[in-house]
This record gives sequence, structure tokens and C-alpha cells, in this order.
Amino acid sequence: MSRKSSDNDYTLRSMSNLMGERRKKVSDDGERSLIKAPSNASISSLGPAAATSTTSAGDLERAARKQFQQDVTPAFVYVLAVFSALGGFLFGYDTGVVSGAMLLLKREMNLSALWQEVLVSSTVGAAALSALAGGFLNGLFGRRVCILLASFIFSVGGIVLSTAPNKEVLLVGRIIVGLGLGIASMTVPVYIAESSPPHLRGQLVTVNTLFITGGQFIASLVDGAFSYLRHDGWRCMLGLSVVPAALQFVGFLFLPESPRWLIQKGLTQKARRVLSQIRGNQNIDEEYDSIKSSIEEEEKDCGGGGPVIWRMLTYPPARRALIVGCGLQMFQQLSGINTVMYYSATILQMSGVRDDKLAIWLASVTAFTNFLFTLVGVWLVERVGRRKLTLGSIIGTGLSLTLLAIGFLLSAQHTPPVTLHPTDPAAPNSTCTQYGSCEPCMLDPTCGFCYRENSTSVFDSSCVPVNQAFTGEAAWGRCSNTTQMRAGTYWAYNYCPTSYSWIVLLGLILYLAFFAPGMGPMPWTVNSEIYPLWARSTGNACSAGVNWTFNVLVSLTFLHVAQFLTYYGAFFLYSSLALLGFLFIFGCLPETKSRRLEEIEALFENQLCSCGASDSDEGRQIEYIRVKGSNYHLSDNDASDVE
Ligand SMILES: O[C@H]1[C@H](O)[C@@H](O)[C@H](O)[C@@H](O)[C@H]1O
Repeated sequence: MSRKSSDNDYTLRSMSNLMGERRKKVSDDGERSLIKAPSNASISSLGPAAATSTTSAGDLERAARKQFQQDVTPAFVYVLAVFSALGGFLFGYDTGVVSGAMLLLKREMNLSALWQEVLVSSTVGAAALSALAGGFLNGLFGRRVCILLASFIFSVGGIVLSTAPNKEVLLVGRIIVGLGLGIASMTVPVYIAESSPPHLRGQLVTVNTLFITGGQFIASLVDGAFSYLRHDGWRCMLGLSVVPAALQFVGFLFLPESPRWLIQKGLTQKARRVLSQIRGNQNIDEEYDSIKSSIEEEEKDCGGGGPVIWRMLTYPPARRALIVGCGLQMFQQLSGINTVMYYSATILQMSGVRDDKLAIWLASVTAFTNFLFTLVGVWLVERVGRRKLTLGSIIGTGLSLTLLAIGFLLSAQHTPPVTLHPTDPAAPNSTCTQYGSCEPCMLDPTCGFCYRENSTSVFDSSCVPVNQAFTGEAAWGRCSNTTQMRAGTYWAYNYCPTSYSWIVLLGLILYLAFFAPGMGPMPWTVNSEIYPLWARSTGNACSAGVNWTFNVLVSLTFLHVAQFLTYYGAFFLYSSLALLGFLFIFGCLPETKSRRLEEIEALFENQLCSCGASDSDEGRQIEYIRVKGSNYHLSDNDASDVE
């Protein structure tokens, strides 16, 4: 039997199986069977060439398939997604908890500014490296083993951190946690995407980012709660991550490997078993066959030798996908999310929350807002699609960054003058005491602004050195002991009192509302689906590596950028980068919603920019995808067999 007719028979058989079950299921629902059953049946009975002849037939089939899958999606897929997303939770928890832990650690272990920076960035740096290594491990050992490995590493890291006797061991613990983070961040989205049915894939992968922001929110609550413990509060903060890590480890002992990886490795019987388990009562023949044939085709198309990254760079569709994936991750970080989150406590203080402890609690309001709006993303991703969601998000993000910058600019223009110039008994030539207004004083990390305030003005103000061990107080003078400070006297470190703080606060809220549903989750979601199977682990490893690298770059440079360009300059810079990001996304990101993973490669087949395509272009694209999915190629207006 020729390849064409066997494929044909197979498609017909599987489609009519599918529709047989479907008809049984909806026979008591006349309207639904009228819409769905005939369209599918007629499409399959006409054969692939006819099926590709109209866009509406394709759409109908897609809609029918979606409806059918929705009816029978088993709960197991959700269990699998939630256990995997614990990796996202640990990502959020471990990156979020460190700021609160550091406040306590620097006092207890007498950490210098350099050590604090090293402890925070070592995790992110280690994550960047291990994300890259994760690509290789994923290809070799599979997704499940990598998730098990990551949760094991997280548990070890948590134990080392919570029992660390000194800063050197703390550093080892932070690096161990980073290694787990890198592997988890690139594996979990891939595993969820490969196991989910197409109509739920975007939503379930986005749940992983929901868990990241959830982890950051819980971390902020834990930070707030344990900040009252004078001793060893940080041990509890850092050690608590062992609980979700152990839970995920145990869960994954029972969860299956990704069916796509199994098929790729030739473990076909096992793959069939896993696919049936994940799809419940659905007929898996069609899906299994489509994955298998696309792997065979990929091997033919891209079977050239050499390392995967080399094959990706020399095979145009994979190269384009890689550019889109890495670009999205880069622009996510360049939009300044981690700076805004990190800086949010200060923004809130600037808006009138003077108590340090209260500011820590209010930082959890920011983290909660990020979480809440990621939930909106989970809701929207399958409704409006990845492309529109990401574009809308980056426009809003850019505008909010501009508003933040305007708020900072107005504050800088109306910055209060320094009216008192006390002399430091220990260092009479301290630079702090020489500044003429609050703005340059605030931009110098060694100084803070001490002032008195009534309802209308700031007076009796001075710029004095900060207490390096506890930035909540000055090193000497009126503001050096917050508990004994006179009523109406305040200490501002990192910010200046201003009546424009409401603009900054509004900018912060709008920023999170726009960033969290789109630019937060979509880079992870899109990356999990745009690469062909042979390039998926390497593609995700590279893009996750780019995310972590830009994360550490943006966080490490923020204070220097702010010193050099001032705060408003820094935020104007981020908003221009968001504008660049918009152009990139507008030009390069195709819509992947509802397509099978095996169909998506075709979106990168002809051009980098599939956006701005007219309806007829999209129609042609759908035809092309369908044809590719059925092992046929279009020649002019006709369909001809591959072999
Ligand atoms: O998608 C996530 C999320 O937006 C987090 O809030 C952020 O801290 C991460 O850097 C990012 O990758």
C-alpha cells in the first residue's frame, strides 16, 4: 500500500472513530451533532486534498476537534499540570523570598553590600547556566527525570540554606537553588505543553507562570511574617521551599514521561500507554500518528549531523523560532519587571508609607497584584490568543513605564532642598553632607535624606550617610535611631518626599495590570510551543538562558543606570525598550493558539513575519499547515503526495 493511501485510510479511520464516539456522545444534543459531526465526517470522507481546499472547512474541523476534546478532557491533565507547576512556584518563591531574608541576614551575618549582591545574583547566574545545560539533559533523559532532578536539587538547596553556619555555605546553597531553578524553568513549560491537548495548552502552560507569581506572593507574606523574628528568621524563610520541592518530587515518582519524548526515543508502546492515560477515553490514534509522522518528517528534513544548536541555526524555520523565543524572553526582562517588583516597596514608601515593616507588607500587595493579573492572562490566552495578548500587554507596559518616568521626573523637578549641613564627627568631608537637594542625595547609595514635614512643606532637611547595616536609619544624627526620632521627623532612603507620588503609584499599578497577563507569561508559553520536537529542549534551554541572563543584567545595572540617568531616565529607557519590544513582537510573533504542536513549525516556514498577514494569507497558511500535518505538500493550487 502506498504511503498516501495508507495515510488516507488512517486519517479516515481515525476521524470516523473520533466522530463515532462523538456522535454517541452528542446524540441527545441535536444542535451540537448537526454542527460538528457532519463537518468532520464530510471533511475526512473527501480526503486531504478536499479538506485543504477551503479555510472554513479547516476552521470547522478545528472547532469540532476542540469541542470534542473539551467534552472529554480528563482530570489527569490538570493534576499533571499542577504538579509540574510546583516548579514554577519554587521559581517564584526562591527568587522572591531572598529580599526579605537579606534584610535579616545582613544584620545577623554582617554582610557587606558586595556579599549581599553576590548572594542575590549567584542564584540567577547559576540558573542561566543550568537552563542551558537543561536542554542537553532534557533531550537525553527526558522531561520527567529533569523535573525530578530539579525538585531534588531544590530540596538539597533549601536544606543547605536553612542550616548554613556562615556566608560561604549560604553562597553554596544559593548556587544549588539556582541550578534547580534553571532546569525547572526550561523543563516545566515544555512538559506541560507536550502533555496538554491543543485547546488547553496555552492555559495550562500559563498556569505555570501563575504559580511563579503565586510563589512570589507567598514569599512576600513569609518575608513579612518572619521579619519579626530577631534571630534565624531567614532560616525559616529560605528553608520553607523544601516543602513544595519534596511534594513535587514525590508526585513525579508517579507521573508519566512526556509522550512526545517517548515517541522520539522510539519507546512507542510506552508512549501509547501514556497518551491513553493522559487523554482518558479519547481515541489517541490520530494524535499518536500525527506526532510520529511529524518526527519522521523532521528526521528527513533536518536530519543533518552536528549539535542541535548548529542544526537549529542552519535550518531557517528553527532559527526563526529561536529568534522569536529568545527575543520575547529578552524583552520580558528589558521591560523591567524585576526592577519594578524590587523597587515597589520604595515606591510605596515614597507615596507616604513611612514604616519599614509596613512597606514590607505592602510589597506583598504588589506581588498579589502581579499574581491576580496573571490569572487574567490564564483566562485570556485561549480566548484572544498569544499574539494579541502579548501585543496589548507590551503597549500597556510601555505606557505605564512612561507614566512612572513622568512621576519620577516631576518629583525630581520639585525635589526639596537640603537646608541643614551638619558635620559628621568621624568624617568631616563626607560627600553626603555636601549635596544641595534631595535628588542627588537619594541617587547616592551611601546617603539618605533626613527631614521634618508638616502638611504643606518639608523643612529642616539634611543629607547624611546611611547606616550600612540597616538602611532604615542614618549612620548618625537625628535620624540614626528611628525609635527615638521626634514626631514629624522622617528618614528617606532611596527616595525623596514628593507630592507627585500618586503618579508613580498609579504607574506601578497600571504596569502590573498590563505586564502580568501578557508579557509575564507569554514568553514562557510561546517558547514551549514554537520549536519542532527535535529542537524543543535546546530552544527552550537557550531562551530560558536568555531570560535569566537579562534578569541578572537588568537587576545588577539598575542602580548604576539610575545613578547615571536618574530614576526617570531609567524608566524612560525601559519604556523605549518596551517600544522596541512591541515592534519586534508585531513583526515576528505568529499566532499559535489551538494548533497542534506538530503544526506550528509551518508558521515559521516561509517568513519571519507572519503578522500583518491578510485574511487570505492566513487562509493559505492554514491550508499549508493542514497539508503539512497530513504529509502532503501544496503545489500551486493542487495537493500532491510527498512520496
Ligand atoms: O514570567 C515571570 C514573571 O513575570 C515574574 O514575575 C518575573 O519575576 C520573572 O522574571 C518572569 O520570568
